[in-house]
Amino acid sequence: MRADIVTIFPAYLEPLRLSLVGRAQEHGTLQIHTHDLRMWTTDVHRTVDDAPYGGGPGMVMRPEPWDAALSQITARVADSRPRVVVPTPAGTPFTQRHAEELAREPWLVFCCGRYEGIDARVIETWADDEISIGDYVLAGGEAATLVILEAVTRLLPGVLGNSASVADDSFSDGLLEGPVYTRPPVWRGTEVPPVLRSGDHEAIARWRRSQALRRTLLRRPDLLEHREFAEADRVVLAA
Ligand SMILES: COc1cccc(COC(=O)c2cn[nH]c2)c1
Repeated sequence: MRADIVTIFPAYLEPLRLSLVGRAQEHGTLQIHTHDLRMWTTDVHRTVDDAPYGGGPGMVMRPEPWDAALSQITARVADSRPRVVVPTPAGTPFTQRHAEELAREPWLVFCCGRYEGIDARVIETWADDEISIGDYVLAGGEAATLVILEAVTRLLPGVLGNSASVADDSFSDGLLEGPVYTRPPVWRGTEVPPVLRSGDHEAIARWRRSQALRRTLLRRPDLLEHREFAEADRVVLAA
């Protein structure tokens, strides 16, 4: 996968050189190219923003630098066009399904907006996905791009050591992850649930499913709506 990121703060994306995403780059699974939007400005002050039509607070990112940047970046390869992603509070809520979909794309381009946003005509012309990572406003799309890219990268083949951990992900079955434990068996007087040390793998799977269902019912009942559950699950949910 190739990911191009357009931003006025390229340094903000340095963390992508670390850890999981950094390793994926070393293995050639992922190539990340960061671009400074100001490279496509033409004035001496390298202006990327201007006052909003209609008035109101803050500034809006001008269309010309974005159009020049995206035209050049996407012209890289003749017959293929990247999927252009714009992180924004006004976007579609980002979910694991969305991460799985993006992980199948060969080429992503992230547009990091700042100020009050990017001129709508750029979004109209270029954006394939407007994605929200949550109902809050950040100062720019860089942090959201780090979040989206991390969720996507960990799904790429060979990136996570134990590929099984992707299959067991939270949300992979649409439920929240239940509690996890490791040594010591007793810590501060609290014992690890004995079933987990029983070696009875069927009982362990049942216990984990029950914990995930109960936690989901408590914290995220919305994830349980419009879903059919087997009798065994219904018993847990009714408890
Ligand atoms: C493109 O226009 C804008 C405008 C304002 C802020 C941003 C950055 O994204 C977020 O704030 C965000 C993304 N998901 N949840 C919050 C982009």
